[in-house]
Amino acid sequence: MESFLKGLNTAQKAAVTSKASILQVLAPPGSGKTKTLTSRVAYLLAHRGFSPQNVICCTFTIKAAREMRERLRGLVGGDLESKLMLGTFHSICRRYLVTYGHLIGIPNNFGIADSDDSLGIIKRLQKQLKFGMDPRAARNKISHRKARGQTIEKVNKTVSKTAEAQEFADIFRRYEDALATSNLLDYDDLLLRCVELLQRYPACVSNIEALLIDEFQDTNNVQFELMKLLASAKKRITVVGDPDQSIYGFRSAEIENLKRMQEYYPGTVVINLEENYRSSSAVLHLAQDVIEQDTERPSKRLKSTHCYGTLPVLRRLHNPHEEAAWIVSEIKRMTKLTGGCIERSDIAILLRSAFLSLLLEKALANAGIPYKMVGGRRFFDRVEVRIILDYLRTISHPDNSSALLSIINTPARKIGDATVAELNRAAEAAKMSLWTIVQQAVKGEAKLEKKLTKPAEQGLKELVTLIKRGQAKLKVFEPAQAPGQLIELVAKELHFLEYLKKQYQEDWEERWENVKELSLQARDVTLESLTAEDQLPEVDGVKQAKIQGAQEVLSRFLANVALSTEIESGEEGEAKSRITISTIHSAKGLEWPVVFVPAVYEGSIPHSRAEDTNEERRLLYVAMTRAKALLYMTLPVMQSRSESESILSQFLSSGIEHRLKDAGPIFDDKVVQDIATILGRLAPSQESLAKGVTMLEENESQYDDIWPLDGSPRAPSLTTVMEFPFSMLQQGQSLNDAMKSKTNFQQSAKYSTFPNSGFTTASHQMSSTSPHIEPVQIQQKLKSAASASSGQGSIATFFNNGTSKQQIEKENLPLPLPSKGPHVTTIHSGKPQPRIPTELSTHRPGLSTVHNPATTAKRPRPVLEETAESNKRAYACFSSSPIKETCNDTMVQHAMLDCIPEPPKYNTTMSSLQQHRSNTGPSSYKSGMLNTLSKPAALTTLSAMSVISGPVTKKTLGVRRSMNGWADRKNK
Ligand SMILES: Nc1ncnc2c1ncn2[C@@H]1O[C@H](COP(=O)(O)OP(=O)(O)OP(=O)(O)O)[C@@H](O)[C@H]1O
Repeated sequence: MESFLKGLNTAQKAAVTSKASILQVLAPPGSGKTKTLTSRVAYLLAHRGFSPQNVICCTFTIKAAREMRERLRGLVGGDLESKLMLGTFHSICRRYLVTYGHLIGIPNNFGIADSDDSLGIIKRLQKQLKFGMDPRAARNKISHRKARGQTIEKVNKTVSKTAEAQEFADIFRRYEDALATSNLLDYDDLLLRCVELLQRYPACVSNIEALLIDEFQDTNNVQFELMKLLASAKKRITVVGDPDQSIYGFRSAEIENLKRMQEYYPGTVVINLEENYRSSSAVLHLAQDVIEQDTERPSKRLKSTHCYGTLPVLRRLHNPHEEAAWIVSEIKRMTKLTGGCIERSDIAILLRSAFLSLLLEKALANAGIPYKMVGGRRFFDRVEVRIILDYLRTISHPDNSSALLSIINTPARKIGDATVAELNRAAEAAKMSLWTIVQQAVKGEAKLEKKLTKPAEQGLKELVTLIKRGQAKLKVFEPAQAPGQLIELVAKELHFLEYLKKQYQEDWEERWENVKELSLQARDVTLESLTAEDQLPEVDGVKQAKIQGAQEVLSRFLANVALSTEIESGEEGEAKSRITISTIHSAKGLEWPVVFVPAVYEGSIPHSRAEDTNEERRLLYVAMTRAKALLYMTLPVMQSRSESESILSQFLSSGIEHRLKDAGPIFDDKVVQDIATILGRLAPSQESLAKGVTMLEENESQYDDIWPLDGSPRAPSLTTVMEFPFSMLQQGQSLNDAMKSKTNFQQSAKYSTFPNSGFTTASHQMSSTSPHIEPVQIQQKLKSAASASSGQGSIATFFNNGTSKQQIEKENLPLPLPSKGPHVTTIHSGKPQPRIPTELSTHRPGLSTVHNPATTAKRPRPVLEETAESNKRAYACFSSSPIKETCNDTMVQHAMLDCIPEPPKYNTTMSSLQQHRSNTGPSSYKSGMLNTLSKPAALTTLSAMSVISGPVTKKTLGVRRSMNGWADRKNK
């Protein structure tokens, strides 16, 4: 079979090999749309004999373009893929405009105004015109108009007489003038002008044999027009899309474009893909329930190809600070306890709003966990990088007033705000660029109302000299080396290193590194690469412009910068250890084994300013469906910004919430095995899992039990944690009674904070379960418990109503460890011990149901099916429901082993339990024995659990916990 058909399902193969001229592949997330599109490109090249330079493939992001290129390299081999015209709509349009723009009067050295430039222009206009409209709103409105194909000429013709409409038309007009004066095109212009070009000169695309478009649901009107024009020669179009993932309505995306396309091309063939290859059934079904809340959308079939996996989590935390801290702790817990199966690079935190990253970034930095931002601040937007780039932009396009204004007094050269305002005024009055006025001012020729101060004049002179020197150098630099050499020249002339040292005493080194990195990247630019990237095949009758001198190389280098959307990650090795923080919008089309979605409250998602609730729901759907194996959503119950209580997002509250776990999963064998299976990875060895446990640090737990489940604050100074079953047993209950009590306990625990936060919540728990005890007494008891934990007694002094050691032995129960036994833990000095994981009341470890699409007419719900004997047993043991008849003592005892302190000695009555545990229990139970006497404090958990595995095989694992955890991590 051909390589590009390998591994495709029937529907995918049909789409890849379809003979249809106009083809729509519509499918839900993770069903292989991008894979299918990539394979279709390979098919068209191999079977239809199309030349790659005559095939255009549009992706939504640069990252997607890069990934598709890589996939294609594997499929088509050679350098065929490099000849393909593959990129975002904007980059493809830029190519056409650079090559043919001269035909419609665009000089091929035009600059690109990015969003900041556009906003800067409008802010300056606001200062001059004192208009009331918010500059951002004005920019967005202009962009909306342009995205709908409305040029200023059209706006002028249709503008109504209201003052507001007139004001907007005036801003629009002046904005367009400012762009023209600066020889700039904004992002919308790239598309609009390309439409204009292709309407007037369709011959430019007469060679195009096929057009393929990814993420079609997010195209806007202008892109729809472009589609028609780019494919006008042969009318061969393939698009893939999913209306449920349309999330760019706020940027004028037209969800209707799929329908419009069918109407415009009546012969359109539609192929639906149904199987989801990305996510566990648990994730997929939850996401589907969310999207199905929109009853107006056509229902769609969605089949999972993976096992049920782990239930998604909705975790409540007290406030955004604790939310960030919890996410970091959960990341650490999962990377350690999955024995290497999940790495940091497998994890993404997806944000509805970029500002949410702040606390997360801080928390990650504090923990020494490296991360990369996607869709946030780009490398090119870092202050120090931006300054250098603005000098380059000014040298390249001095009439670009935005760039000139950014650097006019940076580094400071005594040019104050008043001088800048006067220069701007003069430029506006003379209808000249700021650069022209600045040059005149330096020569004393500018018509200024206020005379320049001497220092300001001197400062301007220095600036003009530098810019002119840069321009002069451009004439002598080797073209390909121009950007790199210019960066060095500017940095040297500005004494930029000294400037950074003075300005940023704390992190100047890092900033200087960024400047060096920029220079390195610029040096990587070669004329060939620029030419190859931009080259369009020659077509008869239309003249192409060619890259010639250093000026054009610089101009193209800057255009590439303006069109890049994400920060470059460092070296490959480094990138592997980074987690990803991304906005949900930028995560479109991507996938990760683990996804966190923070801040799932009303006002955040759906966003308070969003106009379309359905689009917000789709946004959450997109975020959820990026997850392969684990999905976490978090809710800070208090919002620090407003000090108000959060309300859970409407998308999760109605009938969905109860189907989510309220705590992170227990990473037992079954859970880890399922994760490995879903990710198509080898399950980690027992050694790796055990090693993971040893890597837990003093303040970490195997369970997600450090933060209260209900979102109450985490006690700042935790003193003692009590172990429920042990204490119950010490109150003289039998094992079975204790198990029954456990059910009640867990249910109450779900609403209390007792098992998680120790001191505070124990008090709370005590007052709720022992109403006869006064709070003061409780505090006293807790104090004595605290002293017990430090070896002066036992927790029994707190709870013990006289249960003797003999009684415990009579019940054939494991003995508690003395004083520092696992049931009493001083948080400051010891690791929390195994205890009843409170989430057991809502989730059962190792009980992921096996989803069988063939036999499951109804989707499995968290009410877990008993599909296998082992599951049945485990179900009974971990259920919060009353113990079932079928659950024998062994099972009860097994369940108890998860909760009660382990005996210091191997207990023969436990042999059957061990056997069972070694088959089904938490992976760490399978570890060999560690010497409990000599173990470091941090190994308490492992050793306590190891004891149960017995001295039968008295071996150590040879695992040594690094004492250098933090330092090591920082070095990564
Ligand atoms: N037939 C298949 N067999 C195995 N894996 C597949 C198959 N088709 C797709 N996949 C895998 O499923 C995952 C999702 O594929 P892809 O990204 O192409 O989906 P998509 O439909 O474009 O998703 P989205 O709409 O969410 O962006 C990828 O990891 C891909 O390799």
